[in-house]
Amino acid sequence: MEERNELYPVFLKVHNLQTLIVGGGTVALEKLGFLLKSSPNAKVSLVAPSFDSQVLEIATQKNLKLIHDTYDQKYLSGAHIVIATTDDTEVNIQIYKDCKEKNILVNVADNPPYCDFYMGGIVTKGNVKIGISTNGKSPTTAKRLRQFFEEVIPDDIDELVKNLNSYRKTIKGDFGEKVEKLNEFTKSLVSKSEK
Ligand SMILES: C[C@@]1(CC(=O)O)c2cc3[nH]c(cc4nc(cc5[nH]c(cc(n2)[C@H]1CCC(=O)O)[C@@](C)(CC(=O)O)[C@@H]5CCC(=O)O)C(CC(=O)O)=C4CCC(=O)O)c(CCC(=O)O)c3CC(=O)O
Ligand SMILES: NC(=O)C1=CN([C@@H]2O[C@H](COP(=O)(O)OP(=O)(O)OC[C@H]3O[C@@H](n4cnc5c(N)ncnc54)[C@H](O)[C@@H]3O)[C@@H](O)[C@H]2O)C=CC1
Repeated sequence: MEERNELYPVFLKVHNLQTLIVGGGTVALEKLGFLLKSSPNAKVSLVAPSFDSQVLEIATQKNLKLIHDTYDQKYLSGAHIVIATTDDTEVNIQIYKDCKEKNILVNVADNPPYCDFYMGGIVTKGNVKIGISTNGKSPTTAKRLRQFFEEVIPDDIDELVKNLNSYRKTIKGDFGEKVEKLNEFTKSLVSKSEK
């Protein structure tokens, strides 16, 4: 049977959730960078005995909470999402187990079997956001697809979204009629004349 990605994408309001990153090195910097690029108001705290200077810079700029200590289970308190990035495999696995016990969603960076979710490639154009996953099979492909969609999705896509949002408010009739009108109005977006 052909393989198929069965992950379910959700768009988390990370500005309302608490994210904890364990570790403060290169991988922490990368994950923190992608998170804040997509979600500049994400609430993030970090725990590590030492932090990369660029992590410190971002943390200061964004007023993130930094805990200068080695990982301890007590630091999971209040976290909804945890990203483990230490260079100690045993510690990362312990974090995974502790999170499982507490029903906290956990991602051990770059270690697919120890991830409840993957970080994906992300394209943002105004209100439009596209998440990309290769099912953990090829992060490089996710990155290239991200670059591809950044090129091909027009920058003014947000105008369409805003216009349709306004138009949507002016349409009269029941739900079915609204859906029909919105579909009629947007059908030229898809080249083949389906629906
Ligand atoms: C499973 C996953 C788990 C997770 O971390 O969430 C994971 C796993 C691994 N990454 C590895 C390496 C690299 N990761 C990247 C880049 C990205 N990786 C991301 C996500 C994910 N990476 C999740 C799957 C996403 C999916 O489903 O497709 C992106 C999309 C988002 C993000 O990081 O937030 C971000 C691009 C963002 C962008 O640019 O848009 C590059 C490319 C580069 O840097 O140029 C390399 C080096 C090249 C290479 O190795 O491919 C390795 C090997 C480590 C080793 O060698 O030991 C593993 C482990 C393994 O595959 O087993
Ligand atoms: N750097 C890379 O591009 C890649 C790294 N990896 C792997 O990812 C892991 C992390 O890599 P890097 O971020 O580059 O390492 P790093 O050495 O830059 O950072 C490790 C961080 O973990 C912290 N740390 C260590 N023990 C800890 C503990 N008990 N509690 C809390 N924090 C602790 C350190 O203080 C440091 O901030 C390594 O296992 C590495 O092999 C995998 C793929 C690529």
